[in-house]
Amino acid sequence: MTLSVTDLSCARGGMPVLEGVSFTLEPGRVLVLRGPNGIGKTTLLRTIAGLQPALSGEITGAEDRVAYGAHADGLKAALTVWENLAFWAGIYGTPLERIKPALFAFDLYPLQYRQAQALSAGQKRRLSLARLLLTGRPVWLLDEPTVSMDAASVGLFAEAVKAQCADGGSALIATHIDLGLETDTLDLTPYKATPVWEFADRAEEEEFFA
Ligand SMILES: Nc1ncnc2c1ncn2[C@@H]1O[C@H](COP(=O)(O)OP(=O)(O)OP(=O)(O)O)[C@@H](O)[C@H]1O
Repeated sequence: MTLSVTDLSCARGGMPVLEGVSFTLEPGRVLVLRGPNGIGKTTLLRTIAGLQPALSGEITGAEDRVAYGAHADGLKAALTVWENLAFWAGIYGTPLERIKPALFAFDLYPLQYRQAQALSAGQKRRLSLARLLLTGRPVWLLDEPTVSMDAASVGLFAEAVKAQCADGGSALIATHIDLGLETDTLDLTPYKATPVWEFADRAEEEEFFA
Protein backbone atom coordinates (compact mmCIF):
# COMPACT_ATOMS: atom_id res chain seq x y z
CA MET A 1 0.00 0.00 0.00
CA THR A 2 1.24 3.45 -0.92
CA LEU A 3 1.78 6.17 1.68
CA SER A 4 0.10 9.20 0.29
CA VAL A 5 0.38 12.78 1.56
CA THR A 6 -1.86 15.40 -0.02
CA ASP A 7 -1.72 19.16 0.46
CA LEU A 8 -0.43 18.74 4.01
CA SER A 9 0.25 21.68 6.28
CA CYS A 10 1.84 21.23 9.67
CA ALA A 11 3.02 23.28 12.62
CA ARG A 12 5.56 23.14 15.44
CA GLY A 13 5.11 24.98 18.70
CA GLY A 14 1.90 26.50 17.33
CA MET A 15 3.67 28.09 14.34
CA PRO A 16 2.94 26.87 10.79
CA VAL A 17 6.11 25.30 9.41
CA LEU A 18 5.17 23.63 6.11
CA GLU A 19 2.31 24.26 3.69
CA GLY A 20 0.93 22.26 0.77
CA VAL A 21 3.22 19.22 0.91
CA SER A 22 2.16 16.41 -1.44
CA PHE A 23 3.97 13.20 -2.33
CA THR A 24 3.52 9.46 -2.58
CA LEU A 25 5.82 6.74 -1.30
CA GLU A 26 5.36 3.48 -3.16
CA PRO A 27 6.20 0.05 -1.71
CA GLY A 28 9.85 -0.81 -2.37
CA ARG A 29 10.97 2.84 -2.52
CA VAL A 30 13.07 5.13 -0.36
CA LEU A 31 12.25 8.84 -0.26
CA VAL A 32 14.87 11.14 1.22
CA LEU A 33 13.70 14.41 2.78
CA ARG A 34 16.07 17.30 2.19
CA GLY A 35 16.12 20.95 3.12
CA PRO A 36 18.05 23.24 5.46
CA ASN A 37 18.01 23.00 9.26
CA GLY A 38 14.67 24.08 10.63
CA ILE A 39 12.72 23.67 7.38
CA GLY A 40 10.42 21.08 8.98
CA LYS A 41 11.71 17.58 8.23
CA THR A 42 11.17 16.41 11.83
CA THR A 43 7.80 18.15 11.95
CA LEU A 44 6.66 16.38 8.78
CA LEU A 45 7.82 12.97 10.03
CA ARG A 46 6.13 13.48 13.42
CA THR A 47 2.91 14.49 11.70
CA ILE A 48 2.89 11.43 9.42
CA ALA A 49 3.72 9.25 12.44
CA GLY A 50 0.58 10.59 14.13
CA LEU A 51 2.50 12.19 17.01
CA GLN A 52 0.96 15.56 16.25
CA PRO A 53 -2.09 16.61 14.25
CA ALA A 54 -1.83 18.16 10.80
CA LEU A 55 -3.15 21.70 10.35
CA SER A 56 -4.81 20.55 7.12
CA GLY A 57 -4.42 18.04 4.33
CA GLU A 58 -4.63 14.30 4.11
CA ILE A 59 -2.38 11.36 4.96
CA THR A 60 -3.35 7.86 3.85
CA GLY A 61 -1.51 4.58 4.27
CA ALA A 62 0.12 5.56 7.58
CA GLU A 63 -2.04 4.71 10.62
CA ASP A 64 -0.70 1.46 12.11
CA ARG A 65 1.65 0.79 9.17
CA VAL A 66 4.50 3.12 10.19
CA ALA A 67 7.47 2.75 12.53
CA TYR A 68 8.97 6.07 13.62
CA GLY A 69 12.64 6.30 14.45
CA ALA A 70 13.28 9.64 16.14
CA HIS A 71 16.55 11.59 16.54
CA ALA A 72 16.73 10.44 20.15
CA ASP A 73 17.61 6.79 20.69
CA GLY A 74 14.72 6.21 23.13
CA LEU A 75 16.38 3.18 24.71
CA LYS A 76 15.75 1.70 28.14
CA ALA A 77 19.10 2.49 29.77
CA ALA A 78 19.09 -0.23 32.45
CA LEU A 79 18.02 -3.03 30.09
CA THR A 80 20.50 -4.99 28.02
CA VAL A 81 20.64 -4.84 24.25
CA TRP A 82 18.68 -8.12 24.01
CA GLU A 83 16.13 -6.94 26.60
CA ASN A 84 15.59 -3.68 24.75
CA LEU A 85 14.79 -5.62 21.59
CA ALA A 86 12.58 -8.06 23.52
CA PHE A 87 10.70 -5.12 25.02
CA TRP A 88 10.11 -3.72 21.54
CA ALA A 89 9.10 -7.13 20.17
CA GLY A 90 6.55 -7.38 22.99
CA ILE A 91 4.99 -4.06 22.06
CA TYR A 92 4.55 -5.12 18.44
CA GLY A 93 3.65 -8.76 19.12
CA THR A 94 6.72 -9.93 17.21
CA PRO A 95 8.11 -13.43 17.94
CA LEU A 96 11.34 -13.38 19.99
CA GLU A 97 13.08 -15.47 17.29
CA ARG A 98 13.28 -12.29 15.26
CA ILE A 99 15.69 -10.74 17.78
CA LYS A 100 18.71 -12.76 16.67
CA PRO A 101 18.57 -11.66 13.01
CA ALA A 102 18.10 -8.05 14.20
CA LEU A 103 21.23 -8.36 16.38
CA PHE A 104 23.22 -9.69 13.42
CA ALA A 105 21.85 -7.09 11.02
CA PHE A 106 23.28 -4.28 13.16
CA ASP A 107 26.39 -6.11 14.42
CA LEU A 108 25.05 -6.18 17.98
CA TYR A 109 25.36 -9.89 18.66
CA PRO A 110 28.57 -9.55 20.71
CA LEU A 111 26.96 -6.73 22.70
CA GLN A 112 23.64 -8.43 23.43
CA TYR A 113 24.21 -8.74 27.21
CA ARG A 114 25.50 -5.17 27.61
CA GLN A 115 23.24 -2.60 29.27
CA ALA A 116 22.12 0.08 26.82
CA GLN A 117 23.60 2.79 29.05
CA ALA A 118 27.04 1.23 28.59
CA LEU A 119 26.99 1.46 24.79
CA SER A 120 28.81 4.07 22.75
CA ALA A 121 26.79 6.69 20.86
CA GLY A 122 27.09 4.81 17.57
CA GLN A 123 26.23 1.48 19.22
CA LYS A 124 23.14 3.05 20.81
CA ARG A 125 22.10 4.29 17.38
CA ARG A 126 22.52 0.79 15.94
CA LEU A 127 20.35 -0.64 18.71
CA SER A 128 17.76 2.04 18.14
CA LEU A 129 17.64 1.13 14.44
CA ALA A 130 17.65 -2.64 15.10
CA ARG A 131 14.32 -2.11 16.87
CA LEU A 132 12.76 -1.25 13.51
CA LEU A 133 13.21 -4.86 12.47
CA LEU A 134 11.06 -5.94 15.41
CA THR A 135 8.13 -3.74 14.51
CA GLY A 136 7.02 -5.64 11.41
CA ARG A 137 5.80 -2.27 10.13
CA PRO A 138 6.10 -1.76 6.36
CA VAL A 139 6.80 1.99 6.35
CA TRP A 140 9.82 3.38 8.21
CA LEU A 141 9.87 7.08 9.08
CA LEU A 142 13.41 7.93 10.10
CA ASP A 143 14.84 11.17 11.41
CA GLU A 144 18.60 11.52 10.89
CA PRO A 145 19.09 7.78 11.46
CA THR A 146 22.85 7.68 10.90
CA VAL A 147 24.05 10.38 13.31
CA SER A 148 27.12 9.13 15.26
CA MET A 149 27.48 6.05 13.05
CA ASP A 150 30.74 5.13 11.32
CA ALA A 151 30.91 4.15 7.64
CA ALA A 152 30.54 0.42 8.37
CA SER A 153 27.43 1.04 10.48
CA VAL A 154 25.92 3.28 7.83
CA GLY A 155 26.50 0.40 5.42
CA LEU A 156 24.61 -1.97 7.74
CA PHE A 157 21.76 0.50 7.95
CA ALA A 158 21.65 0.84 4.15
CA GLU A 159 21.49 -2.95 3.85
CA ALA A 160 18.59 -3.05 6.33
CA VAL A 161 16.71 -0.44 4.32
CA LYS A 162 17.39 -2.37 1.12
CA ALA A 163 16.03 -5.56 2.70
CA GLN A 164 12.97 -3.70 3.97
CA CYS A 165 12.27 -2.44 0.44
CA ALA A 166 12.90 -5.85 -1.12
CA ASP A 167 10.26 -7.14 1.27
CA GLY A 168 7.71 -4.67 -0.07
CA GLY A 169 8.30 -2.04 2.59
CA SER A 170 9.41 1.55 2.15
CA ALA A 171 11.25 4.30 4.00
CA LEU A 172 10.92 8.05 4.37
CA ILE A 173 14.25 9.32 5.67
CA ALA A 174 15.39 12.78 6.74
CA THR A 175 19.12 12.77 6.21
CA HIS A 176 21.90 15.03 5.04
CA ILE A 177 24.16 12.17 3.95
CA ASP A 178 24.26 9.95 0.88
CA LEU A 179 23.19 6.47 1.93
CA GLY A 180 24.51 4.90 -1.25
CA LEU A 181 21.02 3.64 -2.07
CA GLU A 182 18.79 4.28 -5.03
CA THR A 183 16.41 6.87 -3.62
CA ASP A 184 13.94 9.53 -4.60
CA THR A 185 14.34 12.99 -3.08
CA LEU A 186 11.88 15.54 -1.76
CA ASP A 187 13.29 18.98 -1.01
CA LEU A 188 10.97 20.71 1.47
CA THR A 189 12.35 24.20 0.80
CA PRO A 190 9.48 25.26 -1.54
CA TYR A 191 6.90 24.27 1.10
CA LYS A 192 8.12 26.62 3.82
CA ALA A 193 5.06 28.20 5.43
CA THR A 194 4.58 31.91 5.19
CA PRO A 195 5.55 33.24 8.62
CA VAL A 196 2.67 34.60 10.66
CA TRP A 197 4.91 37.46 11.66
CA GLU A 198 8.53 38.45 11.07
CA PHE A 199 10.73 41.25 12.37
CA ALA A 200 10.83 44.09 9.86
CA ASP A 201 14.54 44.60 10.46
CA ARG A 202 17.38 43.93 12.89
CA ALA A 203 16.51 47.00 14.98
CA GLU A 204 12.97 45.74 15.58
CA GLU A 205 14.31 42.31 16.52
CA GLU A 206 16.84 43.78 18.98
CA GLU A 207 14.17 46.01 20.52
CA PHE A 208 11.87 42.99 20.94
CA PHE A 209 14.52 40.95 22.76
CA ALA A 210 15.89 43.89 24.82
N1 LIG B 1 9.87 22.03 20.41
C1 LIG B 1 9.70 23.04 19.56
N2 LIG B 1 8.89 24.09 19.87
C2 LIG B 1 8.71 25.09 19.01
N3 LIG B 1 9.27 25.17 17.81
C3 LIG B 1 10.08 24.17 17.45
C4 LIG B 1 10.34 23.05 18.30
N4 LIG B 1 11.20 22.22 17.65
C5 LIG B 1 11.45 22.80 16.48
N5 LIG B 1 10.80 23.97 16.34
C6 LIG B 1 10.82 24.86 15.17
O1 LIG B 1 10.05 24.24 14.14
C7 LIG B 1 10.66 24.47 12.88
C8 LIG B 1 10.85 23.14 12.17
O2 LIG B 1 11.76 22.36 12.93
P1 LIG B 1 12.13 20.87 12.54
O3 LIG B 1 12.84 20.28 13.71
O4 LIG B 1 10.93 20.18 12.01
O5 LIG B 1 13.16 21.13 11.31
P2 LIG B 1 14.19 20.12 10.61
O6 LIG B 1 14.09 20.37 9.16
O7 LIG B 1 13.96 18.75 11.10
O8 LIG B 1 15.58 20.67 11.17
P3 LIG B 1 17.01 19.96 11.35
O9 LIG B 1 17.57 19.72 9.97
O10 LIG B 1 17.79 21.02 12.08
O11 LIG B 1 16.82 18.73 12.16
C9 LIG B 1 11.94 25.24 13.13
O12 LIG B 1 11.72 26.58 12.85
C10 LIG B 1 12.21 25.04 14.59
O13 LIG B 1 12.87 26.15 15.15
